[in-house]
Amino acid sequence: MHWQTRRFRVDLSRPRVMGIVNVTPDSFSDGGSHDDTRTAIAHCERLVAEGADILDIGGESTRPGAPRVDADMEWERIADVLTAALQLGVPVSVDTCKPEVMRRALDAGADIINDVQALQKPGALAAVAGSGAGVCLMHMRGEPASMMDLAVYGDVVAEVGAFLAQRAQAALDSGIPADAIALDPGYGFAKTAEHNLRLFAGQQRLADLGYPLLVGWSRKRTLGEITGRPVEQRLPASIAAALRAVSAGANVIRVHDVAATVDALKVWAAVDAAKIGPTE
Ligand SMILES: Nc1nc2ncc(COP(=O)(O)OP(=O)(O)O)nc2c(=O)[nH]1
Repeated sequence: MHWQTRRFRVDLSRPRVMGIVNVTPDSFSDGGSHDDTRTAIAHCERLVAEGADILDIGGESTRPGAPRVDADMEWERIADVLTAALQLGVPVSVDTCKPEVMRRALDAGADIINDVQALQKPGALAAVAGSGAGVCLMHMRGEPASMMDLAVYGDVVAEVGAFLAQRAQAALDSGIPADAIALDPGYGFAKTAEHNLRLFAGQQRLADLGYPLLVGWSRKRTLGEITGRPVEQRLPASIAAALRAVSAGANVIRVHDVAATVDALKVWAAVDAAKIGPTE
């Protein structure tokens, strides 16, 4: 399996690590850590040096209750960071749900559009179609400010799966090639901890839809509810979730802590490589 992005065909025969670069003052776990251009570019360089296969640059927090940021402000935050990141030799994704930011990012050369709203906004599909970019279509409901009010499901795995299948079809219908599409369950978006864990338990059914699966558990609230740890102490839980996600069909793991995740996946891969036959 592979993920076709604008400049790179990402080989998914092994799990890939997507490093998060939040150029925001208010992201739930690293807001303000690198929210000016210079420190954000340095963060991109550090994540690539740590082994990130992909960078994901975002200019607007999507945490529950996050205030909206207008397109000009969002673009102003990430524009120069994107330009610099595109020189680092890895695919660069822009995390946005606004078509006008998508268009600017694609004009600037972005390899991937990562849309937590799965290209639902008017003009989003048209902005990406024909660009040659990869897309990540994630499940959520409503807007970050309201999404937790919409966390009501009869069968969360079936409902998320049906949504993702429908959004993939909409992307195909707009001319986006099948191998450019990745899907994402959207852990932590319009879902309670119980929904997140039930969805995680059924994640393989989402992988069985036949598209690359991108997963983001890194430092998220449900991990804190399970462990009792504050956001700055959730690395062990994030690593555990990353490995469990890989065991349930995830192809790309979206993380803040790249070096630690790369090491964990190296151990995972070493055991896989040691398999010399079905009976061993
Ligand atoms: N595809 C995808 N994109 C995402 N973007 C943001 C966040 C939230 O994490 P973070 O970017 O660290 O926080 P914030 O949205 O507050 O900047 N999670 C996902 C995710 O799980 N999947």
